[in-house]
Amino acid sequence: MQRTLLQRPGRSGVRSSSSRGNGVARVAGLPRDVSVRPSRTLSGATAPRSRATGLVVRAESVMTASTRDYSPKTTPDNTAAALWRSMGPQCCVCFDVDCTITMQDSLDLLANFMGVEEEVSALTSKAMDGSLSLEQALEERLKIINCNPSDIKRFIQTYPPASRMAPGIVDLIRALQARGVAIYLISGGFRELTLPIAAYLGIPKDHVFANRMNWQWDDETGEPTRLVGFDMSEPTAHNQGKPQAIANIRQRNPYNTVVMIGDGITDLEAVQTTGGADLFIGYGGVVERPAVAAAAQWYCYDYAELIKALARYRVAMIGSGAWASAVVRIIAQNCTSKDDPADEFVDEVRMWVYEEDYEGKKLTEVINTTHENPRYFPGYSLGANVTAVPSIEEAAKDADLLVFCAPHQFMHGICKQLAGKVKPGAAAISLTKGMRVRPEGPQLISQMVRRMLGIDCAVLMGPNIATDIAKEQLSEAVIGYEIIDTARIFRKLFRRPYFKISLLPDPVGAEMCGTLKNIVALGAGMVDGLDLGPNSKATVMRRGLIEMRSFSKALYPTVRDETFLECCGMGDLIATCYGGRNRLVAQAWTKAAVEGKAQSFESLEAELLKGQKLQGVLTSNEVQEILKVRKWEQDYPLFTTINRIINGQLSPTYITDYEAGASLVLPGFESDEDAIAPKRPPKKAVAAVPA
Ligand SMILES: NC(=O)c1ccc[n+]([C@@H]2O[C@H](COP(=O)([O-])OP(=O)(O)OC[C@H]3O[C@@H](n4cnc5c(N)ncnc54)[C@H](O)[C@@H]3O)[C@@H](O)[C@H]2O)c1
Ligand SMILES: O=P(O)(O)OC[C@H](O)CO
Repeated sequence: MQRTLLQRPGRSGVRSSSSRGNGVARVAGLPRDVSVRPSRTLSGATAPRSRATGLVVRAESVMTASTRDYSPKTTPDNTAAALWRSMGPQCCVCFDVDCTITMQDSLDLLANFMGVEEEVSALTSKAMDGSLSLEQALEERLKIINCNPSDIKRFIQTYPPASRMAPGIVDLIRALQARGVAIYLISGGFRELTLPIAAYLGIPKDHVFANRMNWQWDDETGEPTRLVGFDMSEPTAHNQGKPQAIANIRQRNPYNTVVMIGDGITDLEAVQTTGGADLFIGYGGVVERPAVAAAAQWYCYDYAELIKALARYRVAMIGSGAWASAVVRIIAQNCTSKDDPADEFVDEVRMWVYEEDYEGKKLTEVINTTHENPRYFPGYSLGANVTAVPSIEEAAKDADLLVFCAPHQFMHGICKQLAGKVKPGAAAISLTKGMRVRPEGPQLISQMVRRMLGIDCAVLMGPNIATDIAKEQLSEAVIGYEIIDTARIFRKLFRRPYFKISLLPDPVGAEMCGTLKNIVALGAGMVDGLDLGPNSKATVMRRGLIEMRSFSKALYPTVRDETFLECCGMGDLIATCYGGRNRLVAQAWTKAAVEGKAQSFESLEAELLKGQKLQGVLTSNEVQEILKVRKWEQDYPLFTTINRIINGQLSPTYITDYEAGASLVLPGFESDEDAIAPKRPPKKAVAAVPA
């Protein structure tokens, strides 16, 4: 459908600095106290000039606190505030394009550029206050403007979007987009003028609703030459166009919440129509229209107010060991305003610290005074915005994002303490590597958190030796997720230029990798303890990876093969088998054993790790329980041999002959001494694990 401009009126010629009245509430970019405040009457007032551009700003009704006969709702009611606070994925905000730019209407500015702003602005006002139909106003205004494509090009060059953004709009849109909110522009004007603004604001073309100019095309050159009308099929070409545009948006996208931000009556209609917006926020930063300001559910003059009212995530770290401290340092950096420009996170990060004495003082006090954790992570500042808290309930209270990073043997106790005490709707992530074995079957830590706390729980797994990350060495990790929105927000919390985070829709596979590699690392430590070289270690690692995959898939058939080639699989296996604590302690344990000076893992853990905890020995015993119950021991000869070695049933030398180690009939080994220098009993058949 097309509307033709029947007549081409002559241009009015001279640009004028006067207006036919109406008055202006506020010129964006000017401080409020220097807003131009002509008389409230709609006639006879002098239109002000914008200081920034020197252009005439179209006059509207003029409101000052003393002349208003209504009170704009500058503080939203609870419902509106809660709705806005919770904006996130599955929500969208539709801006009237006039509220994104300092000059109220691009068409008016174009008219000014063409020297016909007086006539055009009068028609715009009539359209905005509802006294002229939108179609008529558009048609009339286009007739008067009478531009051609090169006029539009020159206009955009003269007034690039960057030069006329409403104050704070870029920050607001960035803050919303950072929270996953979709942004739309709805304009009663034209795409030709709106698209450059959308591009500047990072809004995709298909999120722009505006009218289209129709052009006469030159048969010779194929170029558009002159404006002949506009496309009437766009919803915005008609009255009630904005609610219609919102209905279209809703039809195409299952948004839970749609918010309209505008300054005109036609914007207000968006919330007054069934199927329209859920909330209308009036914006008076450029123009204040009494009817709009009086009816808006929330009226604001400054986009900073809207940014401030968006929810910010409060983060709590549950754990305070080496990895917990390295990670809280990253989180603390990402929560400060320098690295959190969209202000998504509360600056303060609370860290639950299992309280103990450190050099005669409470560890929490030492951390809060020095901002370091000298017990588990000496030499690195955690960040002044980290608060160490000895009460776990206090640390987790009000947290929106809970990061669990405690040795796995403590996680059940931790969850018990927190059950029923975390904020409903909070999300969690587990960095703990390990599993729990119960009579009814194994339970991953993320499953425990989900079940006991009733919140979503992703996992972060990878080759992440705490001290290397503290030194900001290139590292990577995956976030295994069930709900992608949870993963996305946690990615923002963890990623640093040197710490690359990818998302993996296989949380169980990732967590199984992180858990089982600790067993293989013990085998790698044994290889080192026997002074064997990389060939032997590679053999143990390769076999380890096969058993990790096979065991994970046997327990959880949905686990993906590819996960074992990710950084949480092969990557973590390599890092741990070369640089981890499990490897280190197993190496020392093996050396002591072969030298006939056997030491327990507990004593070596205390001596070498100084309070840090080994996960591999416990995990090996937990996994072995499952292998025994399910009669899978012979299917996992490396896991079984490692477990027999650490329990003193076999000499560490069996690590190089793990098939034999698994097939041995154990009753021949009655003491640790026998185990260290075993007589080799006959082999039993070993069931092969498919490679
Ligand atoms: N350290 C690393 O390089 C690293 C890297 C990646 C993953 N991880 C995993 O992160 C998890 C946590 O390891 P970490 O390195 O942060 O800890 P850690 O081994 O360095 O420190 C042990 C922690 O346990 C706490 N603790 C001691 N007794 C406790 C009790 N009874 N209840 C609760 N807590 C107690 C201590 O206060 C200390 O914070 C483990 O599952 C580990 O496998 C560690
Ligand atoms: O030091 P480890 O052996 O506990 O391993 C640390 C990390 O899990 C390596 O990614």
